Amino acid sequence: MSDDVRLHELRAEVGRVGITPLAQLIAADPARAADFALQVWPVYASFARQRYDRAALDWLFRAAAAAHSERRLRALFDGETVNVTEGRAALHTALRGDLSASDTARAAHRQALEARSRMRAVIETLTASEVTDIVSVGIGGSDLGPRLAVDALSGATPGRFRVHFLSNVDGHAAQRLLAGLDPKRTAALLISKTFGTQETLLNGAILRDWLGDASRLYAISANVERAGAAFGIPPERLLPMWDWVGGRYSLWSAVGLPIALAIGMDAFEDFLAGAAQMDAHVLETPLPRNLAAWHALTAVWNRNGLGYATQAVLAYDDRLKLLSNYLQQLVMESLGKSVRLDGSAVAGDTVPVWWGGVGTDTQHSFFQALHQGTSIVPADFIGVVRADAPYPQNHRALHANLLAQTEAFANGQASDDPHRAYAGGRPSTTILLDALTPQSLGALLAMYEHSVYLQSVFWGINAFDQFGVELGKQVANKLLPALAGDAEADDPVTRELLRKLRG
Ligand SMILES: O=P(O)(O)OC[C@H]1O[C@](O)(CO)[C@@H](O)[C@@H]1O
Repeated sequence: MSDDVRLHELRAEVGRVGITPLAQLIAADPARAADFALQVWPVYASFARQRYDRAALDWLFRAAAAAHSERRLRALFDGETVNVTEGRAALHTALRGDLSASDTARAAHRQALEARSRMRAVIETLTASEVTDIVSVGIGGSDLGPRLAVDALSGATPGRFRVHFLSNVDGHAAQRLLAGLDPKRTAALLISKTFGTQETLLNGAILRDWLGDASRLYAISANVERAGAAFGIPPERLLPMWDWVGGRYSLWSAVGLPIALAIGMDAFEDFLAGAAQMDAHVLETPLPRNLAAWHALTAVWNRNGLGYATQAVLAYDDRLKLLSNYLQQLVMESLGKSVRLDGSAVAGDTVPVWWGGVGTDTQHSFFQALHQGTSIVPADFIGVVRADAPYPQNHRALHANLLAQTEAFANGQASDDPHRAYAGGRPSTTILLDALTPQSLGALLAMYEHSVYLQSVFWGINAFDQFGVELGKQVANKLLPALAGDAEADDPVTRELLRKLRG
C-alpha cells in the first residue's frame, strides 16, 4: 500500500469515527480504559484518551503492516542502509545491544563495547585526579541528550563530578559558566560528531585557553583526526564516534561520557540496558501490542487524520524538564521533511511542531489556551509513580494535577456562561514510569526513537539526514566578514540590520 493510499484511507477512517466526541467514545467503550494501554517493563502508556476507536486502531495497525513496518525495523537493527541519502546505516541500537545477527550490526556492537572500555579508562583517570568539575562542550545531538540524562538522573546531591554544559555560541554562556569554576580542577569534553560545528569549535577554543593545561581536554568525535589536530589532543584523550550513528541518536555512545561522569559508568550501562530492553520489545512484539508502533500510529492519526498542527510533551516530574527540548531535536530534525526517500513530494503532512514543558508549571502559563483556545493540541503527559523526594504531599498533588488535566482535557465541562465552558475533546496519552531510573529513562527514550522511525516509515521519508540545517550555517559563515566590516551583505534587509549591529 503506497503512502498516498494509506493517507486517503486514513481520512476515510477519521470520517467514520473522528467526529464522535472523545467523552462519548470513552463512555461507549469503558473497557478501553484498560484495553488501550500497554505495560512494557518500567514504561506504562495509556492511549485511552485518544480520539479513535477499536476499528480505527485495527486499521492503523493494518496500515503499518502494509507499510512493511516490521521488515523496516529489522533493516534498522541489521544495519542496512536506511539513511539512503547519505548511504549509511543508523545503528544506534548496536550501541546498547546485539539483537541483530548481521555482521554489520555485530561489528558495530563490538566497536561500541571498545568505546565503553575507553570511557571507563577516562573516568578512572579523572577520578584519580584533582578534577571536580566537567564542562561538556557540544550542541544539538552532542548536547541535548547528555544534558537531559544528567539533569534527570544526577539525584539531589552531585556525585564525584559536577557536570556542566556549554552549547550556545553566545559568549555570555561561557562567561557565566566559567566564572564559577576553577580551571585547575576542571576538565573539558569537546563533543562533536563532525568536529566542524562553529559553536563547538569557538567554545572549545575558549575552554582550551581558560584551562591553560591541555592535559585536561578530551574530544569525542567521528573525526578524531580533525579533533586531535585542531586542539593538539593526543589519541588517549580522543574517543570515537561513527558515521553510522546520527547525532540526535548518539547519547548511547561516548557522547554519553558526561552522563557516565555524572552518574557512574555502571549506572550509564543500566541506562543502555533499559534502552536495550525496549529495543527487544519493539523488534519482537507484533504491531498491535508494540508500544512504539502504537505511539507512532497515534501521532499519525492526530497529524494526518485529525489535522493537528502541534504536539505537546508535558513532563509531570521536574527531573524531566529538559525532555521536550531533547525530543524537539529527535523528532523534528528526524521527521521535518517534505520529500520521500525517492525525492518525490510527500503525500501529506509530516511532523507537527513538537513543544512542551514541565507540569505543574505549564498549567500556569499556556494551559488556558490548551483548554479554551481554538487549537486542539494532543499531548503526551509523562509521570513517575515512585517519588524519590521526601515530600509525599507534594507528590500526591503532582499526581492529582496530572490526572486532573488529562481528564479535563478529554471531558471538558459545559456551562451556561460561554466564558466558563470547556469544550473538551482534547486527546492525550499518559505515560507512567515505575520510577525515574537509568533503566526507565533509557527505555523511554528508546521508545521515542522507534516511534520516530516508524512514523518515518509510514510517511516514506528519511529519518536520519538533516540537510535543512546547512543553509543557515552557510549564510552565517558568509556574513562573518560583513560583521567585521570587511564585506557587504547581498540581501537589502540584512544590509540594514548589519548597519544596526555594527553600530
Ligand atoms: O555533533 P556535531 O557534528 O557538532 O553536530 C551538532 C548538531 O548539529 C546538527 O548537525 C544540526 O543541528 C545536528 O544534527 C547535530 O546533532
